Amino acid sequence: MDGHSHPSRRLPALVGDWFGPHTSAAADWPPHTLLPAKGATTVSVVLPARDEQETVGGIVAAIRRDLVEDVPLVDEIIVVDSRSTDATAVRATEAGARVVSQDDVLPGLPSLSGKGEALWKGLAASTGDIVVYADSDLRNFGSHFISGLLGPLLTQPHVHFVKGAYERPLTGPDGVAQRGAGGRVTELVARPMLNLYWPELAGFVQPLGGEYAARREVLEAVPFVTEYGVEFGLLVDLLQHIGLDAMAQVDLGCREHSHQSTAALGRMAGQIMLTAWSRLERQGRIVASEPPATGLLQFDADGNTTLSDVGVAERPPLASVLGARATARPPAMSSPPPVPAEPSVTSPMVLPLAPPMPALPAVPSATEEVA
Ligand SMILES: O=c1ccn([C@@H]2O[C@H](COP(=O)(O)OP(=O)(O)O[C@H]3O[C@H](CO)[C@@H](O)[C@H](O)[C@H]3O)[C@@H](O)[C@H]2O)c(=O)[nH]1
Ligand SMILES: O=C(O)[C@H](O)COP(=O)(O)O
Repeated sequence: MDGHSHPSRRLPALVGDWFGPHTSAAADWPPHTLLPAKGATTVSVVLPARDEQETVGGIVAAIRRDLVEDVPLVDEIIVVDSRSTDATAVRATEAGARVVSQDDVLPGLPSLSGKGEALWKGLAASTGDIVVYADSDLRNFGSHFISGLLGPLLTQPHVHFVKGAYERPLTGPDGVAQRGAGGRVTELVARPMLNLYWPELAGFVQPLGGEYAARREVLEAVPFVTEYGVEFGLLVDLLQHIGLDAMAQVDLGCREHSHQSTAALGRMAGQIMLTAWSRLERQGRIVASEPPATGLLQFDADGNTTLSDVGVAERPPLASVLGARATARPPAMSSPPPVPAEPSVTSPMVLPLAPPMPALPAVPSATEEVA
């Protein structure tokens, strides 16, 4: 990503004031310089993975080599196997990750699906004071993706959440990369919605990016939307929970990943729109007589139609589920979130977005022929 330090004149004042002091680059945080700041702080890397056998092993191996063996910044690497049907779990294990199956974590809970669920289960399965998330489909992964995100968290106590920023090419079937053309849902849905309704967040270069890190207490204090609503929901909820000054971003360079089809991105866009709608309603900014419909009817080039459910569900703050565990852990922040005295194993684990939406664990690829 070029020019990240000079856009303030083009940004609204509130974003301009935030952008410069809260935006750095991975090169500013060489791993060995972070070791003294790490001290006794423990770091977990959590990689959600659904059918990522081509890439997950290489990503785990790079983290192990650079950030466990060479410079010990990372204490555990967890791959959350999100119902893969390929050799994802084998490749990740061979490369040195601890692999947990999404459905085996907190097995007493009703099963939900999608990326948000994998991240929430990864949070529950991990132990680090800081949790770093990264996608498992990155094609140009380097360990600077992880160490860069750790920089502000390890060195700046007021920072509680760090998001990756990058340039995103769109690589066609011919292998030709079109610079800056990637991130289609980001540009067509997420960025306009954030600018319209949460303009404080407009300075995040890649609001939907899957690479971000936060202090455990912060992640355990907010809900996780399932499916692909999770990143949008986290940004909006964290803005409310910790404030913009506690949020930062780090330029990680260029990010290449596997592209989904336009139809799949349409379903992702629907999930993100429903997530935004739920937050607007929850914040009292819209009042609706009925919730939005969650069906998405799509047409292919031959006129075939598919009807998908793009409804999203939500996990409650993990701290409210694992109160005993949260209180047992030494706090890394001055004011940990309040937790109930007893594990709330009988409380509702699937919170419908408000106002009530069907808590449907929709799988984007599961489509129903209607014609
Ligand atoms: O049910 C799922 C779906 C995806 N993933 C994993 O999540 C990561 C990202 O999923 P992907 O399908 O590659 O998402 P993108 O098309 O790249 O979507 C972008 O936008 C999404 C919505 O904000 C984010 O969740 C992604 O991180 C971001 O890269 C990958 O490691 C997947 O294997 C799961 O673990 N479970
Ligand atoms: O983040 C996004 O906007 C989606 O993942 C789509 O990304 P792509 O256009 O690079 O495939």
